[in-house]
This record gives sequence, structure tokens and C-alpha cells, in this order.
Amino acid sequence: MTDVNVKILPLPHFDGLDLPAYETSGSAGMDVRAAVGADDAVVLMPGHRAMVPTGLSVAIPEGYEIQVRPRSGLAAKHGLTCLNTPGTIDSDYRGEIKVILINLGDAPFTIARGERIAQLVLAPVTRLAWKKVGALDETARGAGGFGSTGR
Ligand SMILES: O=c1ccn([C@H]2C[C@H](O)[C@@H](COP(=O)(O)OP(=O)(O)OP(=O)(O)O)O2)c(=O)[nH]1
Ligand SMILES: [Mg+2]
Repeated sequence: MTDVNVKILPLPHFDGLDLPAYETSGSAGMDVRAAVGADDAVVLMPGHRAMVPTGLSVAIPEGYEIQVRPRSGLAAKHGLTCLNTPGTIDSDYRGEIKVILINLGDAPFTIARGERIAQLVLAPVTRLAWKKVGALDETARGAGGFGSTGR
């Protein structure tokens, strides 16, 4: 498997943090860290959300996206997840990557500087082109959905 090169620009407030990295040889995602101030950790109250800075900007090659996905440990243990999961980082986005975290747990959660808050997954993008028609081919399912096959 050939790695895809992605340019990454650490911003001034990233200073001293580790770049996102695969935690194991088979990891699909690289954990990304909170670039919040060392002295002003974000405290997420139950039911609240926050846009957490990562201190990173990237230039993804055309034909790819980066998905921002939750970490299962934070979700299972603390009810913390990405509100817009999977977040989409477009190949033409040059702003700072931010993680929209929400606390669905029942206790306040403190996000400290350097905490691994989410994971970044590089994925190929297939772009579609619409072909406008007057009717669609028939199928056994037809318009059935939303539980039409049973519970
Ligand atoms: O979790 C996320 C999701 C998005 N973005 C950035 C990168 C992405 O390329 C841009 C736009 O994201 P999206 O298309 O999901 O948001 P939108 O509400 O449609 O905004 P826009 O009108 O700017 O496309 O915001 C993040 O930093 N983190
Ligand atoms: Mg958009």
C-alpha cells in the first residue's frame, strides 16, 4: 500500500504537540489532539458542545477527503462524540481543522491540551455527475424503506 502525501501546516498554537499519528500498524485513523490553551482547558458540561481547535491546517490532494471521526473510548466511557460525525475536511479547505465535540454523558468532561479527541481518516472521494431522467427503473423494494422489511 502506498501512502498518500498530505501537506500539513502546524499553526502557532500547535506548538509542542505531537502530529496526528497512527497508534498501531493497522489503524485506519490518526488520533488528533486538542490544541486548547495549557491553562484554560475546555470543560464540556453534559449536553454542551464545543469547536475544539487542532492547531493544524492541511492541503489534501484532489480526489481525497479527511473524515473526522469520534474515538470509541471517549464515547463508551464518557459519552463524548463528534456532533457532525463523520466530519468532512474538503481537499480545498485551508483553514484550521476543528473538532465539534458534544458531551452526551452525564458528567462534565475536561478536554486538556494534547488530549486525543478524535481520529482523522483519509478516504478517496468519488464525485458523481447527475443524469436527469423522467422515470427510474423498477425494483422489488420500490419506495419501501425506513423499516419496510421489518424490525
Ligand atoms: O468536523 C469538521 C467539519 C468541517 N470542517 C471544516 C473543513 C471543511 O472543508 C469545512 C466545511 O465543512 P462542511 O462542508 O461540513 O460544512 P458546511 O456547513 O457545509 O460549511 P461550508 O459552507 O463552508 O462548506 O469545514 C472542520 O474543520 N471540521
Ligand atoms: Mg459544505
